[in-house]
Amino acid sequence: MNGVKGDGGDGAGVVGVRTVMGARWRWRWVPAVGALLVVFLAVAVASGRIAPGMTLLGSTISSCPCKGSQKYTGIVEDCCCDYETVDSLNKEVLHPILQKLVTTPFFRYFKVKLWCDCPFWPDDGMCRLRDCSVCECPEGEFPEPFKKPVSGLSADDMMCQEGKPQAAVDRTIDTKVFRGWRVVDNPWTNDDETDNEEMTYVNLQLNPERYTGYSGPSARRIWEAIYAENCPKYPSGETCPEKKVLYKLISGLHSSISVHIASDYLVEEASNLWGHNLELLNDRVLRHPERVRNLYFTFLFVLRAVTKAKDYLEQAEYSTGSSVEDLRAQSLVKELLYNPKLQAACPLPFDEAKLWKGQSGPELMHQIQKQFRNISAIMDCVGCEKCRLWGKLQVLGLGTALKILFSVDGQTHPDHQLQLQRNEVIALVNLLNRLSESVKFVKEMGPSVDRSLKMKMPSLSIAWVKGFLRF
Ligand SMILES: Cc1cc2nc3c(=O)[nH]c(=O)nc-3n(C[C@H](O)[C@H](O)[C@H](O)COP(=O)(O)OP(=O)(O)OC[C@H]3O[C@@H](n4cnc5c(N)ncnc54)[C@H](O)[C@@H]3O)c2cc1C
Repeated sequence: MNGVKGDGGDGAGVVGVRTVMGARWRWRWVPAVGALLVVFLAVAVASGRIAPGMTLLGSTISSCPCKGSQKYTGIVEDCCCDYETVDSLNKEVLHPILQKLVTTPFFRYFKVKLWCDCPFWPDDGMCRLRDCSVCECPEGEFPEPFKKPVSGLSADDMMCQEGKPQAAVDRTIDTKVFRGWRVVDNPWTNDDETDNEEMTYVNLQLNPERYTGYSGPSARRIWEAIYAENCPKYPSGETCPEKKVLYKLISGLHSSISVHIASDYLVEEASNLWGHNLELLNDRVLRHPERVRNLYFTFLFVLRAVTKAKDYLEQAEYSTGSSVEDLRAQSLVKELLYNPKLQAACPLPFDEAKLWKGQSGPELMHQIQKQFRNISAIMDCVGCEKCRLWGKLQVLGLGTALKILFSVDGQTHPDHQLQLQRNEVIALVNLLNRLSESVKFVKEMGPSVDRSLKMKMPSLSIAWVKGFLRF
C-alpha cells in the first residue's frame, strides 16, 4: 500500500515516486534537488502554503519508527493476544500470506448483486441503478479506462454509475470455470446467494477499496441507520460481552474502511494522482483510540473464525480451472492456517466459548442475529457502487465469521457440520486481508502522525510533493 499511485483506477499502473524519477536523473541532481527542497520548504512555510501542524504527509517521505510512541499495549480488549504480538504476527506472517492469497483466481472473483435494491428508503436519489436513470456524468469526468469497451458490458451500463468515476465497479472478468459449491443459508446475513441473472462476478483486484468521493447525506444515513437502529453503542460499564461484540465489529469495520480511504486517496483529481491522506487517517481513526482498538478486535475476531474453520478450509476445493493457481491457493491457505509462529504466539485470538452462557443466551443470539441481518440488508442502500461492493463483501465476511463462531459449535451441537458457501469463504479471506492491511497501515503511520502532531512541525502533502517534482 505504500507509494504514490498514478493509475487509472485498475491498480495496474502503480508508479512510485522513485520510479517516476529515473535513477540517473536522481543521482545527477541530488545536491541541486536537496537545495531546492530546502528553499521550497522555507518559502512554502513563510507563504503559509504549509501550515504548522498540518498532518498530511507523503508516505514516501515519512516515518522513521519512533521509539516509545506505541500507544496500544497489553491485551486487545476481550481478546487473547496483545497488540505487540498482533502487529508483529501481522507484519511477518499474516499480511504477506494474505496479500498473495487474495490475488489467486479463487479469491479474486466475488459474486455479488450490484443493483441498488434498497428495502428501507427506496426514494433515496443515490439509488437508482436498476433502471439506469442516473447517467448524468459528463463525458470528461470518466478516466480513459472506463471509456474502453469491456466485453459483455454495454456502453450504457458503463455510463450508468452514480456520482464519481472512482466509485464505479470495473466489471472486467476473465472467463473462469467455477466448480459449484453448496448454497446454504447463513442465519446472520440477508443475501440470497442463489445464482441468477442479477449476480455478477467482480474481479476484486480491479476494484480496490479506496477513496470514491462517496459522502454527504447518503453515506451519513447508512452509518446512522447501522449504529442507531442496529448496533447502538453500549453504555460505558456494560458488562454483557455479547452486546459489545456487534458494536465493536461494526466500528472496527468502519475504521478499516476509513483507513483504506486514507491510504488510497485521490489527492489531485485533475491529474488523477493517488496517495495517502494522513490528516483524514488521524481525524477519522487515530485520534479516536477506541476506533483503533475496535479495528484490532475485529481483526482478531475474524482471524479466530478463519482458524476455527481450519478443517473445512483445508479440505475445501479451490477450483477455478487453473490447476497451478488452484494448488497455489490451497497451499497458501494451509500456510496461513498452520503457521507455527501464529500457533505459538496467538493460538486463540478470540475466545468465543465465553459468550452466550447466561440464561438469556439464545434470546440474545436471536436478537443480535436479527440486527446483523438488518445491517446486511442496509448494504443494498449504499449509494456508491464500489462502496456497495466492498460493504457487501465485508459484511458477508463478518456474517461468515459470526456463523463459524456462533452458529456451529462442535461441543454443544456435535451434529451441526460447518457448511460454507464459496462466496462466504472468499468474503471471509478478503475481509481478513482488508483488516490486516488496515492494522499494518495504522501501525506504520501512527508514529509519524503522532510525531507531526506533537512537534507541530510543518509537513508535506503528497500534492505538494508532486508540485515540487514538477518544479
Ligand atoms: C458501507 C459503506 C462503505 C463505504 N465505502 C467507502 C469506500 O470504499 N470509499 C469511500 O471513499 N467512501 C466509502 N464510504 C463512505 C465513508 O465511509 C464515509 O461515510 C464518507 O467518507 C464520509 O465520512 P465522514 O467524515 O462524514 O464520517 P463517516 O465515516 O461517514 O462517519 C459517520 C459518523 O460515524 C461515527 N464513526 C466514524 N468512524 C467510526 C468508527 N470507526 N466507530 C464508531 N463510530 C464511527 C462518527 O460519529 C462519524 O461522524 C462508505 C460508506 C459506507 C456506509
